[in-house]
Amino acid sequence: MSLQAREDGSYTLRQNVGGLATAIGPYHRSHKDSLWIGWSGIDPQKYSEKELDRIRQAYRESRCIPIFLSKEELNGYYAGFSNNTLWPLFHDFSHEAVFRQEDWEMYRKVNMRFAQVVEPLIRKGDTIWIQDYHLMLLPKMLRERYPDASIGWFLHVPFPSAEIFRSLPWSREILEGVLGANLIGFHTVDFSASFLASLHRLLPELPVNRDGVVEMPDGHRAAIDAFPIGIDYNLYRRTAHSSLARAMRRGIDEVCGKSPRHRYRTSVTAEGVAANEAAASDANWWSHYMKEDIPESTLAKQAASSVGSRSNKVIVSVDRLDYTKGLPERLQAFGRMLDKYPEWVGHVTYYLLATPSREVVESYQRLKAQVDQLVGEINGRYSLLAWTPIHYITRSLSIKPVCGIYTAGDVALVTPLRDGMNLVAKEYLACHDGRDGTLVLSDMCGAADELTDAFIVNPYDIDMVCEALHNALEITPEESKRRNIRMQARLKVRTAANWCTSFLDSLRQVSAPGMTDRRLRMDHHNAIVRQWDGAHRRLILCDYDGTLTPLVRRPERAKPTQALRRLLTQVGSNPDVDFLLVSGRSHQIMQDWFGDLPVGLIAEHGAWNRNLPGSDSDEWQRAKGLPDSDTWQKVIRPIMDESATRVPNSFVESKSDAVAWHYRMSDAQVADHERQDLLRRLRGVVVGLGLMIMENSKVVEVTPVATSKGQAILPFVNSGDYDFMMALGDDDTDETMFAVMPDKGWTIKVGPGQTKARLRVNDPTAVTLLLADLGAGVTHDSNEPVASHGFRDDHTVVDEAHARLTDDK
Ligand SMILES: O=P(O)(O)OC[C@H]1O[C@H](O[C@H]2O[C@H](CO)[C@@H](O)[C@H](O)[C@H]2O)[C@H](O)[C@@H](O)[C@@H]1O
Repeated sequence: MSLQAREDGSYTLRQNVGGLATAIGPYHRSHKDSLWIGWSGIDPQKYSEKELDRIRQAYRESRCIPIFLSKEELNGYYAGFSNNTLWPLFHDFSHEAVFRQEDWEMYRKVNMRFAQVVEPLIRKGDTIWIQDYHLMLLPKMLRERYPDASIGWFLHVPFPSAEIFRSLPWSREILEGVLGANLIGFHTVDFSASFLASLHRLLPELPVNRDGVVEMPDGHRAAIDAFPIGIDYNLYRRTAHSSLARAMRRGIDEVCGKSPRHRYRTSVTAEGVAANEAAASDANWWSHYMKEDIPESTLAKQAASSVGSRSNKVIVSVDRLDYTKGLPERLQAFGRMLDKYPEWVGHVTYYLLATPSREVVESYQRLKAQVDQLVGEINGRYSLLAWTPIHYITRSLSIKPVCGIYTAGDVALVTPLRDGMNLVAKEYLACHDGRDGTLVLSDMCGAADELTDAFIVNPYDIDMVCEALHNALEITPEESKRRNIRMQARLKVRTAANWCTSFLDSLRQVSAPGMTDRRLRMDHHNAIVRQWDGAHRRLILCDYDGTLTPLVRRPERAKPTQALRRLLTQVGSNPDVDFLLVSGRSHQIMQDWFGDLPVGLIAEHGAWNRNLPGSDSDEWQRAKGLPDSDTWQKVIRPIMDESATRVPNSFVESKSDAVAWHYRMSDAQVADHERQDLLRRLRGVVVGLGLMIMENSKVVEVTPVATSKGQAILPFVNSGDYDFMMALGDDDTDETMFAVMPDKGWTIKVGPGQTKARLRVNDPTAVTLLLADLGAGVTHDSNEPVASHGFRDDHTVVDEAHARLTDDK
């Protein structure tokens, strides 16, 4: 928000267009119970008390609470610790980082000030979302005041490697500060991993489970996850069509000799140069474009006088003048391209918008001087009389002219040396919706994880950037459009508003009371062990992925560990135990991973089995009456392949009697969009082929009708042979097992979600602990915690479970 004085002495607020403001602003406006607390952006010493009251009032009208900071506080907290210590360190510029005790103290003091302002405003059940590296101590400060609060914290910049982070003298305090939150968010999984690595290194005493959830000594849990921020796609797409942006584009086309009328301007011949000079005089309106007060209609009229046509090329970039943005390296790459490919001299113009920032900081002054010098050198070296290679703009422009520059760019050169996300890359693509326009993008920013169809470069590699730039300029419009469509599809779904709601939804989920209560109900555990000990014949029906082993990104990486194989061998070798592994996995994989263990195997959701109780054959058996797999896979596989082509990082897995489309590694929203479409396409064909669709953990699978784990275990469950039965599973396919289990059997759901199971545990570790105890006959004192991942009551089953325990005693 920025403050504007009205003529009557009152103040009004204007919504900023920055990434965070556009992401959170709409949510704030549409939720009347939301409060936005932040630095006011003004020096209170310059205002009288009366004026400050009016300013507070203006903020209050927008449900904002301003915090006023003195010059001294701002110097130590903002310019000092935030921007001179954390900023360079987090962007891998540790040589620029300044470690000053007095800045740290001011940082702590200002974080405390935020806590004091927030404190009286908090009501029970409120959600508090803290933004960025300026407030890393605040989560803990608020947690101490409100142990049950739901607190989220999001980092908008990168999180550095543990090696860099630990050089910060106050690194432990910072980590502890952040860990006051229930949900800690980053732009990418790499940044989350770096944060976890720092935790392991600096706070090794804290237990972190495999899902990245930290168990804090005060009893709350801190989950760590990635939430890549998006843009307001429609805002940029719309603004690109505004009359000012269109005029800007035409103006730039004209100045760069892209319109036929002035194409001769860029000729490198002597005649061309003379003509250029003549033509330049009638284009002096251009010098006005920076003046945003010129009516749009005037600009549009002037621009409309030239006829658009494309011949020469324009490169654009839009940045804050910051050392993390890689401007000198980028300029060197541009200069090298003109050197190496002289055919571009006179034919490519670079619009470099670099808005000065943090001008009081010495490193920023040095950078400005360096960029000025490089621009001067390149322009001096290559300029023709009426062609200047670089148009260097060091003013701050509002969204319309910026979109004008984006739309004019045949190529956007976005090469930060380090960046949390980089929204410029996304904004550029939104402005090129339905058009060509090529992105050269640094692999050192979060956006590179998503915009995989860009020309991805190492921004430090000047030759690589030079080549990519040349190739991007040469690309055909068709190829450029083809790449853009894929990236734009993703950006349209993963918007700023979506980022906001998905973070808040996750925060709600992880801080729900059930999550913090998930500790250790050893009475359930002991009841199971006691019944096991008293039984004569026991049946265990156990799912594999997500139940015995955590879900991982690639299915082939879920191979059992030696420890798990030993455990299964131990339990399965007991002659009074029938241990059946009941999985959706292909029978070939089941054979490879478990074929040599003393356990029965049910594979492909029941289509295949081997070594089941009562069977006298050691061979794999295929269920009877299944349709011919080769025939139906010819129809289903291409349909699924289509989805795999459309969604990056998704793939199709073929089994003997099933085909599955996996999307765990893909962008969640893009995949979900495609998932719905795939389901629609499949629904049209499966019935006629005797097939059905199963939805599982990040997978859509097609299998023969009536194949289910429940169906497969039914003969054993109904045999009357067992006086102890237990089924364990984590997903919907396992619900079919729970559904056929008798009342006296134990059913255990692993992880969250709706279930028919009577008990629930948090994760596979709890399952392996239980199996180990069953093997060894171990019980525990009722209230003694055995591990951080024990049983917990599910709200829906708790009473039932208690009744059950009483019966057992
Ligand atoms: O019945 P299950 O033993 O739970 O097997 C179900 C599916 O497991 C595999 O996929 C799942 O686990 C993968 C590894 O953790 C994970 O990457 C994937 O997202 C999950 O869906 C297997 O690939 C499928 O064939 C099984 O149907």
